[in-house]
Amino acid sequence: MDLSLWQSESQSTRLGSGSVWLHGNALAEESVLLAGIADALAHAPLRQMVTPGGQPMSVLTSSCGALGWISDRRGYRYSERDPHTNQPWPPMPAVLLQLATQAAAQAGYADFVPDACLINQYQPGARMGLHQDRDEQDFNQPIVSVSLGLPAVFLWGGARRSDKAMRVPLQHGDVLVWGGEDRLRYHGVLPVKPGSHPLLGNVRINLTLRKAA
Ligand SMILES: O=C(O)CCC(=O)C(=O)O
Ligand SMILES: [Fe+2]
Repeated sequence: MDLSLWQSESQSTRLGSGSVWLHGNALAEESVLLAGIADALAHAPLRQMVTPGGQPMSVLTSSCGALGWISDRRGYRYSERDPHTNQPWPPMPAVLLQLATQAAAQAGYADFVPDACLINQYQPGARMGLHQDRDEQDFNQPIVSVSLGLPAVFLWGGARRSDKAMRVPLQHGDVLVWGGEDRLRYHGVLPVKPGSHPLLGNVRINLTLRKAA
């Protein structure tokens, strides 16, 4: 049986004991979602952050919600304010909060209430190296990740950076949820290929929802 066909016809694919790939989960709300994100970005514009080592990240980044993830020479952390505007981050769009809590519940995490949404924008060529998400206080809380726009290959690794990574071809509207035993698995994104998406043009946007505090 053709695996890609099977994947697109099924509604979800289990990636690990605590992780699920929900196919097209964000499609039903795509226009409200994109409008909400555009509104957030109008208040907290995308910017290029640098790693603590001083390397510019290839993605452009912003946040919405009570806490925003930031990176600079001082390190990675969450902040109540956007360092560019010194204002609180814009609120998380209601539709996004609802999508994330429903996706988490579908994956078996019934009580997930995110307080942070990282917005990453990938131009063609932008990528994200293998890393763990470990700036949050409670690793019992899962992560919900929404993919929009251009497709991308998500690398789903293991507990060690050197573990072989599975390649997950994420499409517009797909949602990944990972938690439990999979919460600290290494993951990343291969360089995004050039293309044109009917709603977003030549970019991929990823929304990563977390309970940071
Ligand atoms: O863009 C993605 O799919 C993953 C983003 C990510 O892992 C992160 O921002 O920590
Ligand atoms: Fe991550």
